Amino acid sequence: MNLPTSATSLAGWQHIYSGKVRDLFVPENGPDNILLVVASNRVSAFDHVLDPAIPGKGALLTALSNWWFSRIDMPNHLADPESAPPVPMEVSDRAMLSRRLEMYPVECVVRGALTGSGFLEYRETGSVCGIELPAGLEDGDLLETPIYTPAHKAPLGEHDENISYEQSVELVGPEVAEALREASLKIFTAARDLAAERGVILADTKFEFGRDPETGELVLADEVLTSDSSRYWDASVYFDASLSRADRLASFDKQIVRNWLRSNWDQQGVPPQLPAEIVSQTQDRYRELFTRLTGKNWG
Ligand SMILES: CCOC(=O)Cn1cc(-c2ncnc(N)c2C#N)cn1
Repeated sequence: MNLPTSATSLAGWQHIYSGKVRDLFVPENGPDNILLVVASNRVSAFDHVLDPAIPGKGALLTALSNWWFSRIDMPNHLADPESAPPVPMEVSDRAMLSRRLEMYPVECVVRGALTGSGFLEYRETGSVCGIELPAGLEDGDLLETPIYTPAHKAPLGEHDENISYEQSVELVGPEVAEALREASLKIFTAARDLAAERGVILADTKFEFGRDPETGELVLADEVLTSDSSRYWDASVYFDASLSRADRLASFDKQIVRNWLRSNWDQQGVPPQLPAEIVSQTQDRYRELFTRLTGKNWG
């Protein structure tokens, strides 16, 4: 996977970490309980960061995260702007000013449908993360009830490792493990129902939580319910029996890119540049997802 080579330098902030599509910064001169999460416009597919970036993607997904944070009834990591140095103008629309937490090393994945790594594990074992599922399920099938399928965060560029609930207990202890599972299932179920009212299927998502060192409380962190941390499907497409399974399970935002790559790249080496038309269509899909979920026009 080709990693981003140039981390953004921001006046007054020190870059400390680059993910595939986001970068972390801390204030150069304190306070040390603040973290700036900056979403880039980079898009990744097939484990590659693609070129060019999608203009506006970072801002749109940051706005979507903030919209969900405002609807989720639990403490979150968003910080009061008064408590931190100013956020540089060049990233302000795609930056999330956060309280620095002691992050739990558990990727809290909830699945309302069986696909991706969950389906692969099910096909091998009949279960996911130790949760037995009915026989005969196909890729993309909706599950009777959502399942909590935690993962252990892998180093950048590698896939996270699905673990059992009991393994999550070993990582964080019984009380926190139960609190993570309960919070994840509760938030997912409410978000899935809200999305369904808008004709969008929330197939699965990944939450990250931390402990606030000042209050000890459990805090929802990272990005929430964006199309980078979740699979969203268009319900009208998903239930269209005339379509192939692959088309029915098309991700709301990245399917145009994935389809183009499938037709224009042998998945060897570095992917080709995306044509301007594919970039433009992808921008439209991000805007459509934002509008479908929030009821607001983007921009
Ligand atoms: C590159 C984007 O970040 C991640 O991949 C996940 N991550 C989150 C943290 C974090 N650490 C302390 N406090 C926080 N509020 C957060 C948050 N969010 C570290 N990595």
